[in-house]
Amino acid sequence: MTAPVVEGLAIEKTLGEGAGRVAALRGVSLTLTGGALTLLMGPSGSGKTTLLSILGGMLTPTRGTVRLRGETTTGAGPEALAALRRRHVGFVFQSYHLFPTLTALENVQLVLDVRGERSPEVRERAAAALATVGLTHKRAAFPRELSGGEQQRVAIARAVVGRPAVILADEPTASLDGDNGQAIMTVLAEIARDPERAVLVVTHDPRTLPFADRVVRIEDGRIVAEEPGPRRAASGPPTVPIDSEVRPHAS
Ligand SMILES: Nc1ncnc2c1ncn2[C@@H]1O[C@H](COP(=O)(O)OP(=O)(O)OP(=O)(O)O)[C@@H](O)[C@H]1O
Repeated sequence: MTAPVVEGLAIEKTLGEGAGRVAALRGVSLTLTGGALTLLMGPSGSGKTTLLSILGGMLTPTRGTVRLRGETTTGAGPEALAALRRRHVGFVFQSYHLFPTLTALENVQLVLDVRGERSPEVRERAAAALATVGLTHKRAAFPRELSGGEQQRVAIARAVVGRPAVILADEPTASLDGDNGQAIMTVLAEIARDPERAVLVVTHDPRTLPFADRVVRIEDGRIVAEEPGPRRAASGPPTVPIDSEVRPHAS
């Protein structure tokens, strides 16, 4: 069995103040192991983005524990949390978040620059990450010269270049047409073949289902079901949906 990459244990999160207080997560446990692409699906407002943010150390839980590569985030201050994120997590967002004045290569390389990596190989590593998403020929292009799908591939290259243990993608195909969405999911599924790396994709998009090793469904701040995705189901028996807690997937 692959070691857990990210563990969220009994996570609760309350957001907002006064009459606007919302119990966004009500006791969620989710473990991501390397070598698997997990889809997190659920209705609008069910807590998907909140859970992704907590697992990635962008938001702290009201109760519960998060462990990134075995290191607990409980009690970590903002700087320690940022350091954990930089070391272990790559984020991909619906709206790419590229720097408009930097080329594709510079956008990717920036991650390593920010981490203080100064070796001569930094540029080569950025170029290699761009190559894995099929964009070597666009390395000198600025974001405005790239299609939406190409911009999202740069964002994925940027997410993987630091060799994080987990890639967290929030609606990565939502701004893309079918073909570009498929291309993005193909890249993410390929990344998830690495047994050292977990990929979590928050999505509404049913076209992402064929790429899943595992599908987790969340409703009203609780996980209500887990099932193997088509990729994993093709090579193993189905499991029965469970009530409230998601156990690590045996692999
Ligand atoms: N800053 C906030 N203050 C108060 N409530 C919030 C805040 N952010 C989110 N919420 C609420 O928390 C709940 C979960 O929100 P979240 O964004 O995690 O849902 P989601 O499943 O990602 O939704 P969507 O699919 O629409 O993006 C919702 O009821 C939302 O209105």
